[in-house]
Amino acid sequence: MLYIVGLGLGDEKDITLRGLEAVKASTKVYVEAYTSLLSFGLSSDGLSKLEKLYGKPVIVADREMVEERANQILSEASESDVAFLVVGDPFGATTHTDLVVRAKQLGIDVKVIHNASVMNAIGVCGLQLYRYGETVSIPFFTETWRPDSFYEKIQRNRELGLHTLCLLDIRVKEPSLESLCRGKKCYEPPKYMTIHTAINQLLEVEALRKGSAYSEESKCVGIARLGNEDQLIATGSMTDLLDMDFGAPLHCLVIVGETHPVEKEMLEFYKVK
Ligand SMILES: C[S@@+](CC[C@H](N)C(=O)[O-])C[C@H]1O[C@@H](n2cnc3c(N)ncnc32)[C@H](O)[C@@H]1O
Repeated sequence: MLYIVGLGLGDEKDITLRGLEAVKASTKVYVEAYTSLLSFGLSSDGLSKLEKLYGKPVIVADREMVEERANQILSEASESDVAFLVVGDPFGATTHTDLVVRAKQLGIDVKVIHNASVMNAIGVCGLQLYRYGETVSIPFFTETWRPDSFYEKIQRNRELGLHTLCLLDIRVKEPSLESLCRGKKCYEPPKYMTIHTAINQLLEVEALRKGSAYSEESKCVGIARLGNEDQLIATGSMTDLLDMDFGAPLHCLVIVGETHPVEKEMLEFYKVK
C-alpha cells in the first residue's frame, strides 16, 4: 500500500490520527519537501522531531527523488506499506496526482489521507470559494528573467469581479534542503517570497503592461504562516500592505475582487489601519 499523507500547515502535531496510523504501519517513510515547508522542517531539529514522534527514520524526498526516483518508491510500495508525507494536503496546489496515477497503473493500492492546505487561505480571511477565479503563482524575478504570465490571469479574474489567490515562489537550491533539515551546514538557504516582494513585482508588471488589471489602491489580503499559532492576516491596499512587516515565511496574497456584503464585513476585522 502507498499511503499519501497530508501533514497540515502547522507543526508535527497537525498530522491526523488516520495519518499517524498509516505512518506507524509503514516500513518506509518519505517526506516531500519541495512544494512547501513547515516551520519545524526549517529548524535544525526538524526531522528528528518527526522521527521521534513516528518512532522511525524519515527520508527527505527532494524534487529529484520524487520526479526521477518515483520507481524506487513505487517498487517498495508494491512489497510493503510505504508512507509518502506531503506538507499541507497531497492535492493542495501542487498535486501528487502523477504518483497516484503511476501507482494505480502498477496495481499498487493507494490511500490518500487529507489535511489542511494553503487552499484554506481562501476562506480564512472571510472571502468565499464561489467568488475566486484562477489561482496564480508569482515567481522570483531575476535580472534577466521576469516572467509575468500571472498578469493576464489576474486581469481576467478582476474583469469578472473574482478574487485571485497568489502563491509565492520558494527557491530551494538542492541538495541544501536535506542538509538543512538534518542540521548540517547549508551553503545556500531556501529563499521564500514575501508579500512585500510579490506586491513590488505585481506593481512593476502593471507599470509595464498598463492594462489596469490592478493598482496600488487595489484591496488585498496578506496571509502569513497560515495554520500556525502566530498566523497573521491583514487587509488593505497594496500600498498599505507594503508598509507592513509580515514576519517569517510562508506568505501568500489574495487580490480582492468584488465583495459580497458579508465578505466586506469579515475583511473589516483584518483592516490594517
Ligand atoms: C505549492 S503551495 C503548497 C502546497 C502544499 N502541498 C499545500 O497543500 O499547502 C506553496 C505556496 O503556498 C503558500 N503557502 C503554503 N503554506 C502556507 C502557509 N502556511 N501560509 C501562507 N502561505 C502558504 C506559499 O505562497 C507557498 O509558496
